[in-house]
Amino acid sequence: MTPAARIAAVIELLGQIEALQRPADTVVQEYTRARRFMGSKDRRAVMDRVFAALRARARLNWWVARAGGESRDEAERRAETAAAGPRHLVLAALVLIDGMAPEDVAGLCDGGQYHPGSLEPDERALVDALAGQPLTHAEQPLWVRVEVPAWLIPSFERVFGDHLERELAALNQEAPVDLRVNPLIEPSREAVTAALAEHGMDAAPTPYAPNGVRLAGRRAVTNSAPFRDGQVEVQDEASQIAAALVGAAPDMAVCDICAGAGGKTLALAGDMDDRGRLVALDIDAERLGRAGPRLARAGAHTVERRVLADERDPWLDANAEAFDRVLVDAPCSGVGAWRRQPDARWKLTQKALANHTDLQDLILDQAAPLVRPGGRLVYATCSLLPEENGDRVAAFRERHPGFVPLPVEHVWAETIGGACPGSGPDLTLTPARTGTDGFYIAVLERREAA
Ligand SMILES: C[S@@+](CC[C@H](N)C(=O)[O-])C[C@H]1O[C@@H](n2cnc3c(N)ncnc32)[C@H](O)[C@@H]1O
Repeated sequence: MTPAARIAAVIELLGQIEALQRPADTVVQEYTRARRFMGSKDRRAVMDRVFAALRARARLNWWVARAGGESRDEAERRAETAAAGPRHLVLAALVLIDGMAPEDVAGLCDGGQYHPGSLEPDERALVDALAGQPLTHAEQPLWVRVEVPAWLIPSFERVFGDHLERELAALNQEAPVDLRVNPLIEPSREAVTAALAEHGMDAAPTPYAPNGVRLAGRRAVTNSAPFRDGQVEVQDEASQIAAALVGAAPDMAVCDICAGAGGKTLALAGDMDDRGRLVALDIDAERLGRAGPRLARAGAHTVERRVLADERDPWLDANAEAFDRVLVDAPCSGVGAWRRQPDARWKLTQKALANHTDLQDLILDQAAPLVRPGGRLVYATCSLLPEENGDRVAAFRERHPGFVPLPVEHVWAETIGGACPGSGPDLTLTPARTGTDGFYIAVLERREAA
């Protein structure tokens, strides 16, 4: 593909992502798969440009509105509604992100076959007006500069305080690929690192998670022998830490109540050496079904999988106080994963957040009776919003005073060992603090029978 044809593809894709309201990576994958003429370099170049524009969406929109002569307030309103349209967005990105001169942008947009159409007079005026401007500008309101919806700023201020800009900048960077070495197949992280190197993948141990390795660059791990043989799973270090803090051990009874496709169940099975009782629950049969082949590949043969009918499923009563550990990896807004899905930030609504918090309360109430006295309930989300994290734990404790949060540094010392990147009743992992996805974990001990 010529550089201009790649730009035309980026414009088409940004239009589809906006119109389809589906995750950007899925839209890009389907688009490139349907166009066999796109080589791997074309795919990578187009993907990089699409994601760069999505990461700068509010600022690009603000500039397009400003260059069109709109007032500061109008520019601010436009920045949130993405009124610019994909072509304007890409023209602005070529100037503000790539630093291209207006003549070069006009040269790319020459109306040739498969190229973007020639610049209209208003488009030429836009690129002329933006030339030499910085992407981030002091007159942009905070939420535009940090690329999050304005209504979320108070929540982020609560959790990040003075570090808000630094934290949100890190949450808008590209994420690395982390793998979890599966001790059920190959207990040595070094041996797996060597096997990955044989397949052209450079990996180094993750700073915190005991079984984690981080790849240098992005690679299609799932096509490699170490993945096919079950030696590794793709899992961000934050998720690995959350699973490790459960403290699952051989011969315990452990329940993963929101098991989904089994990401954390696999880690728990590894910590339990596939011995004891490990139950993976979910209300979504299709998702839990996807855990089956993954568990088989990982050599985790003893996991019981069970689809819950609803929060009153009789299985829950029948298993009251049956578990040493219950993990609630709750459904949430996914704010902590915004590095990987930059478009998701503009799709979250206040109503969706309220639905998440209601469901989180419900699942915690469903999970609490399963914990035996002296056992632990571990609450985790891949969110950074206090409404889904500390607020949920505080509300839970009012309803269930028999559950007491354990100091996270003690739990860390007991499970992972080494220096804990936090202290107190809960742990918040962030891209800026720990170089991981955003994650929240609280470990509560049940002191008495309900
Ligand atoms: C964050 S995802 C779990 C991810 C999974 N633990 C992993 O590590 O891959 C949350 C899951 O909770 C499930 N869920 C939603 N409501 C539930 C409920 N009432 N009881 C159990 N699971 C529920 C969803 O279907 C979803 O799979």
